[in-house]
Amino acid sequence: MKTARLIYNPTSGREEMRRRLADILDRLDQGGIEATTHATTGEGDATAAAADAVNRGYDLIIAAGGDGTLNEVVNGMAEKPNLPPLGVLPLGTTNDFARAMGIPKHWEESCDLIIQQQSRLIDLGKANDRYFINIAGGGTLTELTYEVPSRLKTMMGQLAYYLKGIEKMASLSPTELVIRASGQELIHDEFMLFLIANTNSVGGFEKLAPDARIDDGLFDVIALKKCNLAELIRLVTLALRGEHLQDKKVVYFRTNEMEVTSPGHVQLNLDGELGGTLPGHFRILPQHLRIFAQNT
Ligand SMILES: Nc1ncnc2c1ncn2[C@@H]1O[C@H](COP(=O)(O)OP(=O)(O)OP(=O)(O)O)[C@@H](O)[C@H]1O
Repeated sequence: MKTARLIYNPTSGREEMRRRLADILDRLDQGGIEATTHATTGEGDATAAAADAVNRGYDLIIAAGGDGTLNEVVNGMAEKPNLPPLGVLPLGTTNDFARAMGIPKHWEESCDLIIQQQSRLIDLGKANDRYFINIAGGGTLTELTYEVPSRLKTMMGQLAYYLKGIEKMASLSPTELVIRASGQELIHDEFMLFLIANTNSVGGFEKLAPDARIDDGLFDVIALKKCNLAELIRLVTLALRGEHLQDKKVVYFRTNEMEVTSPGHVQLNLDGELGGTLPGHFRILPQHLRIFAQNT
């Protein structure tokens, strides 16, 4: 029998975990994994629980919830030596990371992926002193992800984000940014947002960073220059098709390290949660964490 620590957010998504917990433990048990559980109680708790689980020497850790819970678990693990592999049960409202990794949303299938023990090493991103697994970003457009209250997400799912997005469009304003990579000033301009992607699935858009690879040691950086509402709608339409990278309003490059500064106050978004403010130093940790997922 292998031992696992299952860290889950009881409020994630539509609270599926509350209903499924016994079935999940049973299925893992039948697959040779004896799991003890930790239900998170609020912000930061999953980070502490994950750090504790590594210290206690579990064979594997399982994060069940949305991208926020996964981000917290990764933050608890990242700096430890001898990391156990991480399984993901994507039970949140948005599960961008799971989608990018081909981890099924259905709990039985995602449990089976962990039971099968097929895993791959993935890059992690570091933003100042915090880690991200999927995406870092900033600018007014990215702010809607953490303005959606948890209860609204539980009730309405993904629709809550779209409603907030529409409300937000009216008040979009650009942000002055200086972006440096490899010590050189790359660009100084006004931007609607910047995204530093580790995977190709961001904010529900599956083609936002179409060429991003989770294990190539590189970020795919996408920044959208100042534009009006009509241009924004045109770009969103292009982004849905994955045809936005060549547009003159879009800056796109790859790097393993970069710095973003601004004369203004700019909040950072890490995997959809608040992650401090600019200035930001971003660095990739190549193939740092082993995840249960099929090799693609
Ligand atoms: N018991 C709890 N009550 C309220 N909030 C919690 C609790 N446990 C954890 N949280 C917080 O909920 C945040 C969001 O959770 P999570 O990402 O798992 O799912 P979600 O709300 O469905 O949304 P999303 O998948 O869009 O991020 C976490 O970052 C965490 O800080």
